[in-house]
Amino acid sequence: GPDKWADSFPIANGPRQSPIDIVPGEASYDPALKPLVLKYDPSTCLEILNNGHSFQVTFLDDIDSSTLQDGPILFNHRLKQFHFHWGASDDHGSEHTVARTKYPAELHLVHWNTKYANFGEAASQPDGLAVVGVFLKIGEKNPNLQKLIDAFDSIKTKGSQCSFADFNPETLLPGCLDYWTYEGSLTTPPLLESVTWIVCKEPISVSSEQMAKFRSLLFSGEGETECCMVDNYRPPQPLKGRTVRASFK
Ligand SMILES: NS(=O)(=O)c1ccc(C(=O)NCc2ccccc2F)cc1
Ligand SMILES: [Zn+2]
Repeated sequence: GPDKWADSFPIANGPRQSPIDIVPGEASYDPALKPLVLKYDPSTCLEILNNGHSFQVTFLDDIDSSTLQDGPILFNHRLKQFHFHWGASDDHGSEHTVARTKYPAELHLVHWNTKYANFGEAASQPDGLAVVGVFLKIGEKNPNLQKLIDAFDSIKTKGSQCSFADFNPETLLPGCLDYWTYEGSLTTPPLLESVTWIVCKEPISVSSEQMAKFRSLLFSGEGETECCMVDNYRPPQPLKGRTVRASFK
């Protein structure tokens, strides 16, 4: 787990690790920050898979069809995949926290800077990646999340995947795209310090029953002792003097 990662990945104790606790009162409003421009093409959605850490929806990223621009970033970024982190119960599960408040889950939309050749190259550069984080809050059943949940029977075990077409990740974004932004890292090994984090202030809804379905996925592979996929989040890391900027007053 996270407490052991520094043994193999010393960067785990680096200067720009993620996630962090976002303290709204200490974030500085930056009027120069632009609105996020997200343009996603549902036809570039390829598959949904259980990678043993989370479930992930992967996109075709060989052309500029699903992109993130503006916001705090200077270059065009392409969507590679999105995935989630969640807890064993509704009172925890997010990676970022807001004034120490934990949400039951957090969505990550992972994009790479097209000034680099591909995701792998970009992941090793300080300005290589941009991840949009969206909190999930218990409330109304979310019909857009339900489309993902309906595929879970096909991806129950580690390493399973199935084709998944015509899903528009835009349907998972909150109505208001106000955000906090800071320089950070991947939250799982190799913990590379290459991520511009863009965390939306407004959560999207998920029902408690839907969260229970997330917890029916397995960390374990087919034929292995069943191990429920829960608590796949890294706790907040030291800020180490970083500034968190807000796109809103
Ligand atoms: N939770 S998150 O911060 O959004 C996050 C996003 C992507 C990855 C990833 O792609 N790992 C594999 C990987 C890393 C580096 C190079 C190639 C890779 F496939 C890990 C964590
Ligand atoms: Zn993530």
